[in-house]
Amino acid sequence: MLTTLDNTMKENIVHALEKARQTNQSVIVSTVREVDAINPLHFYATAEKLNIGERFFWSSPSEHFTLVGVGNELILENEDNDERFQKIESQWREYPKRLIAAKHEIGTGPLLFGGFSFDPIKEKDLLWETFSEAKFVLPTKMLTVRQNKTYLTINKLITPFDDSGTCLQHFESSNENIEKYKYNLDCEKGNEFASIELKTAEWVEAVQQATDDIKANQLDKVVLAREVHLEFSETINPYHVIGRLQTEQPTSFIFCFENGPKQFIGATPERLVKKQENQVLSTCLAGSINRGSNKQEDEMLGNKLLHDEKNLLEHHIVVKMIREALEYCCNDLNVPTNPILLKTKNIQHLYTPVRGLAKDGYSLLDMVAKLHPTPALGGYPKQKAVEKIRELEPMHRGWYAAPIGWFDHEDNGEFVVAIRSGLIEDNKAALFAGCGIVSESDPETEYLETKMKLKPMMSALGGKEYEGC
Ligand SMILES: C=C(O[C@H]1C=CC=C(C(=O)O)[C@@H]1O)C(=O)O
Ligand SMILES: [Mg+2]
Repeated sequence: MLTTLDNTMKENIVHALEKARQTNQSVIVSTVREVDAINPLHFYATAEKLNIGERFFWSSPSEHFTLVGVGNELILENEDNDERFQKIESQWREYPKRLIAAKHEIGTGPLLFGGFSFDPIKEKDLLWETFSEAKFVLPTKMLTVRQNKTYLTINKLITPFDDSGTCLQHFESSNENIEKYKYNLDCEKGNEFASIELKTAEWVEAVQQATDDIKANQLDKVVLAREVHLEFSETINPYHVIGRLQTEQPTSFIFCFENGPKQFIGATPERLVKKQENQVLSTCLAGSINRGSNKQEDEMLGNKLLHDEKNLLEHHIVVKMIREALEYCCNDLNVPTNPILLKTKNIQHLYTPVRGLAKDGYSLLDMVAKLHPTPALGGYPKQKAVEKIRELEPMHRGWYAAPIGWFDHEDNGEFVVAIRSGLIEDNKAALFAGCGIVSESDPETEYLETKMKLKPMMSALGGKEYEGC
């Protein structure tokens, strides 16, 4: 039975077990192998049948990087208000880690994937009841596609009480034939939705109130979101949703986090912060306009956005805050003076990339804690804006607009903000979209902006674009 693991691997695993026993401390062991190419979504879909636990999906647009995790080898979670970021990190650091691989490719080996809620103070509602304020998982199996190479990581938390036979057996599957994960994925068929629930009037009123409060100098900016509840005639297939997002939103980060029977799915264009060794990249994304129906109209709209005072204000508030937050943890900060355009299928945004070098002692999660929520999701000043959202918003955000992403044992990783997203269960979906409100905001225009922001998920759910939401 235990013949396919090579000797070095076996020795390493047995060694880790001895160490766990000697120190009375569990050790995380990861084996990584390059495997034949496979569509990561096939791996995600087929893994459901393995019955080894929940899954996650992540793909980032810039470097053709995809992660698919299956099973919860370790779950780190907490319900803390102030220390939730630091607690996840310190718990992760407690575990000694042993990587068994020819070479460490970033995005392989021991890493955590997960996310945070937007506002841990706001009492949970029914929809988000099962989502912790912070939850991260070390997957049992993980597929990584990076620069056209495919890797399979197998993780195990080896405790002092494990026996070597079981441990070795666990890693046997690293030799499995990846072909078995092929899946018949037909993303063409769309779902028809049967009913829809909106709280439009309440939201428009909240926007009006917010602009009045901003004019009265209570704060500079606040982001207000609304939710749309959809009920479909059939169970929603999350693989189809992810598949369509991949096709339709190639410039966005696609994520899916499975939590019991619910899947939190989205295609966000907004990176919060990425760290690779000491290089840090954050992006300011705020200010929006629709796409044109032809190239000429599209360029005209893009130009309009680049010169629109209200949108530039929305954007500059974000740049200012991100600069302040990162100055604290980075050296050599580079912040371009003017934004450029970032275009997704349905929207054009103002975009400013911010680069820097992490100061010693500052981790990726320190930066996430410092940045969240940026004024693209919260407002300015931060604390005042979060309180205003609590007071005015007719919904509970849960994990919407909050950081979601991954980080590894060497503090490389990336977090995005979970916008253009929805929570799916059986035949139901709750979708979320928000807008940056400043003194010049007009409630009706902001409402139309949320409609535009709902389109990517609407289209991925239905296979076609819907009006009316
Ligand atoms: C809060 C959302 O978008 C933010 C990100 C980009 C542009 C935004 C805006 O122009 O209002 C929002 O700040 C959302 O999509 O739900
Ligand atoms: Mg806006």
